[in-house]
Amino acid sequence: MKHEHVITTKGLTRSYGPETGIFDIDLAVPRGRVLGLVGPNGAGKTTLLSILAGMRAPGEGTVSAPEGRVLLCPDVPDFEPWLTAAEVVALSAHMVGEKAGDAEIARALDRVGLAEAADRRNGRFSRGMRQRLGLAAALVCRPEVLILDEPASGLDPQGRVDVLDLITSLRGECTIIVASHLLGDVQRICDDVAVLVRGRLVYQGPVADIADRGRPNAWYLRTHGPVDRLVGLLTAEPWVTRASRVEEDCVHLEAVDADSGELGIPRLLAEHGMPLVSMTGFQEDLESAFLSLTNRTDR
Ligand SMILES: Nc1ncnc2c1ncn2[C@@H]1O[C@H](COP(=O)(O)OP(=O)(O)OP(=O)(O)O)[C@@H](O)[C@H]1O
Repeated sequence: MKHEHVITTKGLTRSYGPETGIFDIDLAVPRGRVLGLVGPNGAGKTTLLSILAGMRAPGEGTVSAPEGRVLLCPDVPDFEPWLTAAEVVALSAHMVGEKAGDAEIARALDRVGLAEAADRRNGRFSRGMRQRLGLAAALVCRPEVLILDEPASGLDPQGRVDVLDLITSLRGECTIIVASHLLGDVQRICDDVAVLVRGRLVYQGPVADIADRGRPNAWYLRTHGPVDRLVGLLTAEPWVTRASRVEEDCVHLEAVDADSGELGIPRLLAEHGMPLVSMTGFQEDLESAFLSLTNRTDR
């Protein structure tokens, strides 16, 4: 499916040293979707995001982004401690020239679950509350693109789930870019993913596609049937590259690709009346796909 792009960069480079910074980034951010930006520490995520938000100047290359409509929310926003939650949100709207009355402010705080804390000073808020207050302060500005840098960092599991659910609820309202090194989170809430490794963009596309690259083409099969016979049958198949018995009731098998194995294994077993007890593959998640991309670049 073709998407309209709200932000594009061409040859974007900001170098702090020979291998430090970001280099030759051609990024296209689809409008109205949630893009995850992932990469190891020091990969250049913050550098890239702050350039997209207009907070840091690009070195070389071009950035096309809606002027004044891209907002960056840091991982733990820092507000003057004596301001109440409602005052933080009002000030935020004021700073970008948005008119926000009491009703808008209350709505923004309600969205992030802070309605009850509207009149409390934020200095005593927990980390999770401050992160949610940062989101309310961003939402009231009605950004076209909302950039969240590690929005769930340092939160306990329930806090993380709450923030991720909140981000999911914003889908369709604005375009969202989420920087994270927690791939499970990205897999859960993002439509697309961009992977940065040592300042270079090594992948961008739908999350489903990157996970697909990590689909296994090797499995452990467990069956109730005679294992040696199964190894013989598998070895005779043109799509099987290797099959061997590894335990009493277990076969290790490699196929030319994921599809061949996923379709071929159940079919072969069914043809020969052998029950399939389990089929466990490798590389079943985004983490594995990401690691394989990272390793490929290292090589
Ligand atoms: N102003 C600067 N001057 C010099 N080097 C910098 C500057 N800003 C960032 N760097 C370096 O550029 C590289 C990329 O940093 P950046 O903070 O963008 O990475 P990151 O992917 O956000 O990392 P992390 O996940 O650890 O936050 C790092 O090696 C960092 O030390």
